[in-house]
Amino acid sequence: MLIDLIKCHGSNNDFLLIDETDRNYKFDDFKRRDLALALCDRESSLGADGILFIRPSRVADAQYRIFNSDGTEASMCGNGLRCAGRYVCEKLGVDEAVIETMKANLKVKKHEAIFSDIPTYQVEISPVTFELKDLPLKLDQETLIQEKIPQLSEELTFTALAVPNPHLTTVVSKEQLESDLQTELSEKVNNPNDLFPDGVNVSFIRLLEKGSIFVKTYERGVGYTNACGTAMSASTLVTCLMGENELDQPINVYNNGGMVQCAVHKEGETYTIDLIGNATFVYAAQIDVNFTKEGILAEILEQEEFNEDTLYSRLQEHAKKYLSQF
Ligand SMILES: N[C@H](CCC[C@H](N)C(=O)O)C(=O)O
Repeated sequence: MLIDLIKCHGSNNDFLLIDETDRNYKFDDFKRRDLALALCDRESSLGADGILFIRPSRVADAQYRIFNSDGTEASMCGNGLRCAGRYVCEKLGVDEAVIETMKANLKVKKHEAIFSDIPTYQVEISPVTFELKDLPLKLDQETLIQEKIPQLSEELTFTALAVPNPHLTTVVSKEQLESDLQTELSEKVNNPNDLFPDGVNVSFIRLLEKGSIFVKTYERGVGYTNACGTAMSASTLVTCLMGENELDQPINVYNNGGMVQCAVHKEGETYTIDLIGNATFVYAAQIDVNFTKEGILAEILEQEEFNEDTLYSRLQEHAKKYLSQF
């Protein structure tokens, strides 16, 4: 089967984007899962943190589904939505669109470059909730905001929220960030456990200076990634709740893949978060995929480089230089 795809990334959180519209790929969710497992494997195939499937929508300009590299589907992916948003806007010849996601129809729009002339998009991260049942996190309480979870750690305090995928965040010191704490904790809650039956994205946050934070995330269904858009959005909201950052201000969120901006808005009791950052297209390819009993074999038939990564690497250099002072 011939499949056309685009390799893309948001803050070097990389994806394969496959547009199913006007194609008779006839994927079902088993095939989408198997494609993610096979094509995301960096040892044996193209390699990526996940696959973004673009599909027709009756309620928006397009539908977008995200499958992690372990084959599980997530309700939301912020870095991926910027890439999907750019793809749909450019396909429709518009600067803004609405994308149907699992839990909400979200606005995406072209944004002025976040750094030099890097293609930049702004996406809406929503719905946001602190109800533990929405992660789920099995504790005998409604919410967990700046509290300990003794079963996980005696030293860290956590905030749990869903945006709408599940996030467990904690503000840490440089030493704690550089220790094994995050790996031990993340592996515990992303293997069979009594707290997070569906797993959870685990983020360690460092406060840098007013208006700037650093976030490192161990992603459910992937492991460590260079950046996690929903985690950076959730982490920014947590630092606003702590009074460390202001609402309605674009906060610089640094990560191992570069930098994005997040602005938290509150209307009544409802939070939404704007996530602004690169939507970089690396290459377009046509692959020949064979679904065999032994698994999926994929061969790249054609590949066209977009040469946008050289542009993006300037932002990554800037971010590394900025972070070296902390
Ligand atoms: N691993 C996440 C989905 C991808 C989120 C991340 N890549 C982002 O940019 O938000 C989950 O299972 O909830």
